[in-house]
Amino acid sequence: MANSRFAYVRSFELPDPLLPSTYIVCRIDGRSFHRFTEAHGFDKPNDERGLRLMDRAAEGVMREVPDVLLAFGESDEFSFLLKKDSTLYARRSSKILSTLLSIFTANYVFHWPAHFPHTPLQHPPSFDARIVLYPGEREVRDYFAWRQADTHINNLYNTVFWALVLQGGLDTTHAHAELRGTISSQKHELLHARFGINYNALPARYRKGSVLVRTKPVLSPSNPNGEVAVLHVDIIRDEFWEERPWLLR
Ligand SMILES: Nc1nc2c(ncn2[C@@H]2O[C@H](COP(=O)(O)OP(=O)(O)OP(=O)(O)O)[C@@H](O)[C@H]2O)c(=O)[nH]1
Ligand SMILES: [Mg+2]
Repeated sequence: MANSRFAYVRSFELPDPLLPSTYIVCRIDGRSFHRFTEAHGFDKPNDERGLRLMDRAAEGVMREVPDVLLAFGESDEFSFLLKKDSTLYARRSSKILSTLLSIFTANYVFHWPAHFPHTPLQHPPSFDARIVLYPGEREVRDYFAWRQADTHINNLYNTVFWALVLQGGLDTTHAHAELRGTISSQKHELLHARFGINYNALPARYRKGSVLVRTKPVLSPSNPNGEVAVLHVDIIRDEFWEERPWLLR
């Protein structure tokens, strides 16, 4: 055999299987998106076009990877939940992670012009990813509750912060100082009293992030891609899961 002298190097490629019968969560996060969003003139604190593009990239992942049951996104991140008994790529960790990451990134770039028709890409966006395994339904539900709580905390802070800067004329140091130590109800009050903004009336996409679920599963060759819906709902609440018992079974 021509390659027999060299074939031993194959043995350096170690297997990296994920534990069986565990939920796989892959979280993708924009690399240096502070800089990327600045360079591309994103609206502050939320850019509708940018968030829709993230949703579109995540939809691309769900269309190509049937084992993804659900996705949740906010800001520059998206989490994908794979079914517990998934045998995708024999559960090889690096293969699953790199494939999801690559499909997501490629979709983000591919769909950029449709979302930012007047803003050419200044430099290539990139993302990192990690995989975390969860043993049961409780941990999976708590994982997504944790991410959505993060959405809420960050978005409330950023909404008041940018109102103070953009409408209130404060510099960023003073805006941070003004918010230091304030609790949630004080931020709501400040927004309302000073800027006439009712936080709860802001778009749900900003306040709750995006939840992607399948409305039609991948069933047959005539329906290879299924259909995906983007929802802006309280995934943090038990009702979300109780209304969709098939998600975690
Ligand atoms: N203006 C604007 N900025 C956004 C939006 N979404 C995300 N960002 C930016 O993206 C950042 C995401 O936070 P991080 O992931 O912690 O920061 P990062 O710069 O991406 O850094 P790394 O993830 O560590 O590489 C935010 O701090 C914002 O600066 C948006 O809709 N509008
Ligand atoms: Mg980031």
